[in-house]
Amino acid sequence: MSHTDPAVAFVGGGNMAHSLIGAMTRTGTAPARIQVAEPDAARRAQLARDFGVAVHAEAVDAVAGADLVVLAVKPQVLGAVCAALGPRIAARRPLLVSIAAGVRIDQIDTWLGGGFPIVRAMPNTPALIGAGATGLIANAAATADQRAQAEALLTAAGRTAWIAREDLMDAVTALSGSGPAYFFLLVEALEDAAVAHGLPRETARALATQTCLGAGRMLVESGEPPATLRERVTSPGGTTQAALEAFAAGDFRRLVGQAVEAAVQRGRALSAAH
Ligand SMILES: NC(=O)C1=CN([C@@H]2O[C@H](COP(=O)(O)OP(=O)(O)OC[C@H]3O[C@@H](n4cnc5c(N)ncnc54)[C@H](OP(=O)(O)O)[C@@H]3O)[C@@H](O)[C@H]2O)C=CC1
Ligand SMILES: O=C(O)[C@@H]1CCC=N1
Repeated sequence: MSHTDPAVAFVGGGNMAHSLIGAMTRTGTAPARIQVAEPDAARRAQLARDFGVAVHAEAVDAVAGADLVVLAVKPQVLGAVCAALGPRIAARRPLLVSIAAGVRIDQIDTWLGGGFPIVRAMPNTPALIGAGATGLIANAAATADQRAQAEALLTAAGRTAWIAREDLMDAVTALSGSGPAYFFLLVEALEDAAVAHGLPRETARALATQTCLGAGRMLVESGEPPATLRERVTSPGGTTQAALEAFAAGDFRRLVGQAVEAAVQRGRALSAAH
């Protein structure tokens, strides 16, 4: 990003805001272009220390002069936050970028008072190291320039993909939003299994972690389908085949499908709760 970057305000300075601000400053956004509102004094101090951004206790103080406001609070408090914010930004109508899971654009617009340009984004925690994956969708009030601003902000944190319909955001949330936790769980389980077979925990964790990195990099860098990469590891009658048969006997794909379905349903329930 350049010095013509939009002035960005974050409302909520928790985990995801920390990740996104880290990505922005690493990729060249001047800290002076970023304001953050966060009620917790210790978190405010950490954001100021880590990134040199201006911090505020109140959202209204952070959004004054902002071109783009990132809504990075929990879904449960977003209604109250928007209702308080709407009248303060109604004259200028900056772009709102919400990263809240399960909250629809029309709900946010209603809470704000109506007629706001809004982009809904679903990032994930690897945004912290620039390896995030984010799904995006905009409403009709967002201009092409504003869509590009939202995309640039999230691209600083990794890959982005626009989706065609908002109801697909529940699938994005269940796939890439929650997805890092699925891979962490698999690494935990692999580590425990290897320890049960006698490997020291430190060695098991190091090998499981590096295997996860290696598999991930091969997926990204080879451009080959995951099935092809899997088949190349699987010698006929060998160890991998034996392991994959055990996964199949436990109906691993069905279990993964059920997990994603549960996350999709939870996203829908969160929307319905507002
Ligand atoms: N974690 C993840 O992997 C992902 C999360 N998300 C979404 O991102 C959003 C933020 O999640 P996450 O960062 O994990 O949550 P956090 O709880 O870490 O961050 C939210 C922050 O907002 C603060 N806050 C509460 N009320 C206000 C207010 N009125 N004004 C300003 N700040 C306020 C909270 O303070 P306090 O705790 O004191 O209330 C907290 O520090 C959620 O909506 C979530 O659905 C999206 C993608 C991935
Ligand atoms: O678990 C959650 O609800 C949030 C959204 C995606 C990742 N974390």
